[in-house]
Amino acid sequence: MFEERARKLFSGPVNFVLSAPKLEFLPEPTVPEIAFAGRSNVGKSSLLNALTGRKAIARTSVTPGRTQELNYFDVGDPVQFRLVDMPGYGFAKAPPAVVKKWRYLVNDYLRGRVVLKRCLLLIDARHGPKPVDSEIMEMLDTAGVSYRLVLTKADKIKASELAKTIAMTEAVARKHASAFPEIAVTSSDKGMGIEELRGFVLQSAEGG
Ligand SMILES: Nc1nc2c(ncn2[C@@H]2O[C@H](COP(=O)(O)OP(=O)(O)OP(=O)(O)O)[C@@H](O)[C@H]2O)c(=O)[nH]1
Ligand SMILES: [Mg+2]
Repeated sequence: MFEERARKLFSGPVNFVLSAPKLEFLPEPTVPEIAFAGRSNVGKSSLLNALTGRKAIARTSVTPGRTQELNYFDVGDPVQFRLVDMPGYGFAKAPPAVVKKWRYLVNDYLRGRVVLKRCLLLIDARHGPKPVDSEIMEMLDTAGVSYRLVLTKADKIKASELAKTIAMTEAVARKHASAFPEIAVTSSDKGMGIEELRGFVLQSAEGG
């Protein structure tokens, strides 16, 4: 039920709203928000593009750490919900000042945003959850924001390796209070898992 409505919504109007480097620039909290978090280069912006069926609504890049703001996208006309592309974390060359800025921005956003319904936490299927992912999982648990782990770039590994990473990632999810036990597996390049995730995003926006 959600998948079909989601497909229609995502293929309709999707508009970039703004880039917020600070919380005071966030749009009025008028509609539900679904945020995309994860390490730099994990494929957040690419997943946003795949979900909306557009090539470049969110800027992607081969350089990790390109997205340093909260980027807002409106879905639907009238707007049904907003997607938020969060700045990535954990890239090797990040200066301490950038890490500090990330922590403040993300922590304040997660704790204070009443319209934030759910977070998708992206994890590279080739690597599985890493220690740097624990910090944000703990931030989400503490903030009481429910989240789902999403494996990305599933096209890049063999099915046998993927099965191992799925099992490992599910084990991590079970240890976290606010994480969904069931994880999602996607490839933005091949369109894998996209349909299902669209439905999940809509369901999350509607409080399900
Ligand atoms: N093969 C493959 N490559 C992907 C996939 N998703 C993303 N990529 C590539 O991974 C790189 C990073 O993708 P982005 O979407 O920019 O990653 P990001 O998480 O938004 O990165 P930051 O904004 O720096 O945090 C790009 O070169 C993408 O083309 C996928 O599903 N399959
Ligand atoms: Mg990005």
